Amino acid sequence: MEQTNSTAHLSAANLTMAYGERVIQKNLTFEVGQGEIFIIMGGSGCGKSTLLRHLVGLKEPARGQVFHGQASLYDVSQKEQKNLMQRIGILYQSGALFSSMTLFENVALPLQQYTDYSPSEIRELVMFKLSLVGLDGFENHLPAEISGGMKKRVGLARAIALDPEVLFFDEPSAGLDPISARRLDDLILELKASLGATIVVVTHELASIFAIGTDSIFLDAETKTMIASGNPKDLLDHSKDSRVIRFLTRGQSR
Ligand SMILES: Nc1ncnc2c1ncn2[C@@H]1O[C@H](COP(=O)(O)OP(=O)(O)OP(=O)(O)O)[C@@H](O)[C@H]1O
Repeated sequence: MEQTNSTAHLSAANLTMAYGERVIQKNLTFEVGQGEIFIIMGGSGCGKSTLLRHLVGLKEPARGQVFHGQASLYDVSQKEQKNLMQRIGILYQSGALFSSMTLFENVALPLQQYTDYSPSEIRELVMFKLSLVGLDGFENHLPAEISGGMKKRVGLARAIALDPEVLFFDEPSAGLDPISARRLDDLILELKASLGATIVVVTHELASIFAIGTDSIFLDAETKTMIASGNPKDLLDHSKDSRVIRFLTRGQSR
């Protein structure tokens, strides 16, 4: 098995992603360092969500490898892969809540599925996670009874239920008004500070990219590979690539 940098929480080595014969991105090599907020950015359709699916064990690479720590995610046994999956949390675009279950039940689900905690231990943990995302007192509500921003926060409480080492967000601010999006960014920063988790975010929201990103890769749809990486603010200040600058300045030239 190939070895990779031991301080990287997550990495990709010569990753090529395809649907059937259609290559979406090729030769992606990058590392996500511990404690980073790592942004996967690029224009519509370049393959950001597809990359996320590869990183979380949902889609096997056409070529190359994904590492969680030292383990090559698609080469280890199914049992080992399941163990690795329990160390990550995912927040999907819509929050992906079960509509017939209360917020409490939604957050309790991974704890019931993956741990042997007693009902009272689970109750204590769920109430704690709901309070971390500012939803104390809403545990008996159904998803239909709360706003879009609150749904995302419940999704977040569920994603952190098992105290993940790495948290993945797919377009977290999609569908939120600018103020709710800003609040979600603040919450992501707070959670990073309190959980010490590494965070990977797919987004093309510039405000979020600059507010929370500490590292990034930029995927280009035309060349089908990554054309830049680094702290987004540094890329804005120093990148010589007009495609990257156009994206980071919303089409304005410098
Ligand atoms: N399940 C699938 N089967 C076949 N092609 C797919 C599938 N999912 C995505 N694609 C194609 O792969 C390409 C990349 O899609 P993806 O959703 O990863 O891009 P994205 O950068 O996340 O886009 P957006 O910013 O618009 O959400 C697109 O051309 C899309 O049509």
